[in-house]
Amino acid sequence: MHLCNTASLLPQDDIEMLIIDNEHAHATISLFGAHILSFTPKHDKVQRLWLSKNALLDGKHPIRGGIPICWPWFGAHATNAELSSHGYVRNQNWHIVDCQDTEQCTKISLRPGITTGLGFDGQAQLTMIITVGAELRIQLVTENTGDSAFTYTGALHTYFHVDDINDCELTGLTGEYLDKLQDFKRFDTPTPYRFNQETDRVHLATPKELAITSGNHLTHIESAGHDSIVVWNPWSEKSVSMQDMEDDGFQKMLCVETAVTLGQQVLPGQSHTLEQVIR
Ligand SMILES: O=P(O)(O)OC[C@H]1O[C@@H](O)[C@H](O)[C@@H](O)[C@@H]1O
Repeated sequence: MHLCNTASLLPQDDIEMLIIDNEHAHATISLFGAHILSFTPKHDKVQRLWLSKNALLDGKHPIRGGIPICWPWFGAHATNAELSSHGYVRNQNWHIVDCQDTEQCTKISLRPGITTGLGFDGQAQLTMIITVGAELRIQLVTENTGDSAFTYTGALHTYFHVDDINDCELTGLTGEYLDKLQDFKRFDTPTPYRFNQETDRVHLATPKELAITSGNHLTHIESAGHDSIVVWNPWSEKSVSMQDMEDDGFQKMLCVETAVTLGQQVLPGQSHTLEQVIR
């Protein structure tokens, strides 16, 4: 695969890292999981993503932070509790199928080796298209290459960097959410939406635009193709219990996930795109 001028491959620990450095931004993408680890636009030099200092970069375990891809299921598998959380593409190697650069951006397409596995028997081709420019565009395209329809769930499970979780606000969400910490009971979205405890919520509203205010920074998030927005912060006790998260890591991150939690059917010959844009 010939890489374009603004992309280079660099081994780090046990993973091949794709470094994108163009006129507009710097980004790092792990080929293990097609997992974006960092994105810094050059116009303000503010890192938009959070990556755990204790993230395991061993090419075996999912990476804590950045943008994990959850597919072909989100969270626990619907019928088999033994299967790994969030599916099986975040812990396999992906390969680059295309790399192009223009004056505005660098565009990379990646595919995983395996798309059919225990827990999902759909015949699918999965392509992650990452466009790095003044904004970061992530498109996860699920194509049905078989003869029968399948349904998948998934998410672009983005860990956003915040200066201080106690002093940040999420705007753009309204309506009810299902609280995963309280047996999926329904509650109204708080206004203002701020954080002072463990949070694990599935919002069934599908606003196109959200924003995180943190210190003097505003991060814009655009979503498409989703049926939910998931908001997650493990807070202190859970952070301490997680091997790949530093004890106070929760203070610097907020997951706002563009997700399909109800299920998206894809008919033979058709495709579905889950998209998130960050700026
Ligand atoms: O530890 P994992 O598998 O990466 O998942 C992290 C979190 O991901 C969120 O999307 C889920 O709603 C949480 O329930 C989960 O704890």
